[in-house]
Amino acid sequence: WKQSHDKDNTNRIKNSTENTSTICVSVCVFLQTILVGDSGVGKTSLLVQFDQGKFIPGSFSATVGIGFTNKVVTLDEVKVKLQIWDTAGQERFRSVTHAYYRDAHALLLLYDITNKSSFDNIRAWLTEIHEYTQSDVVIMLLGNKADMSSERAIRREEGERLAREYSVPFMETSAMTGVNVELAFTAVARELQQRSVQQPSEPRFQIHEYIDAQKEKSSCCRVF
Ligand SMILES: Nc1nc2c(ncn2[C@@H]2O[C@H](COP(=O)(O)OP(=O)(O)OP(=O)(O)O)[C@@H](O)[C@H]2O)c(=O)[nH]1
Repeated sequence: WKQSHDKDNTNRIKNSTENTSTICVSVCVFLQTILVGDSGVGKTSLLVQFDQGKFIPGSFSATVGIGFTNKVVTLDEVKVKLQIWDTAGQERFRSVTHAYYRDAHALLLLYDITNKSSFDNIRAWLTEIHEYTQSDVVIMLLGNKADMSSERAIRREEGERLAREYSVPFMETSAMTGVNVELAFTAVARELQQRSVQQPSEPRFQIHEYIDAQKEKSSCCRVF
């Protein structure tokens, strides 16, 4: 959907996903996740890293409209099918992407740690998200391009503070090195999967604690 997508394509994709959502059989949870944030923050790269485990360096070509990737993850022997929508960050596609917010179960909101304006725009993104999504949508804030520490414009503490203010989980990721990419997706998948099976009497899944525990587990090998 980079460059070659147009509005008709978007509609075709939307129709085809209505079919794919029925493919999930046996033990399976179907979740829709959307990637949003300014153009160039790394949404497509993050998705490619999660889906294919690779980073394609080179010139930047902006997403046109919207596209999706399906990925099945297994959490505690439960198959969770994630349908991940990659949206265009450019303003001119906003009305197309808004149409997809309503059906989203989770939303990953990205900024680029080397780009201050992408961070400054997060508040506006959150206002928009709250306007168009369902009230129980899971939101996670991601500071991407964490590998580019020499060009860092936003300290990690600033990202953490903003996330606390909006009560959303936060982590820094790198679509280039892959750090925290899988964790970001699996944490939201786990939160949603737990919600779907949890009895009201059971304690709620704590996504912040889950993320901290996972980071702790791998702290021996990670830089951030
Ligand atoms: N060093 C580094 N570069 C990255 C990272 N993520 C993305 N990039 C680069 O940043 C540029 C933009 O990445 P994209 O993934 O296309 O950004 P996008 O958010 O999908 O942009 P739009 O499609 O316009 O919304 C590309 O040149 C990527 O190679 C990262 O984690 N580290």
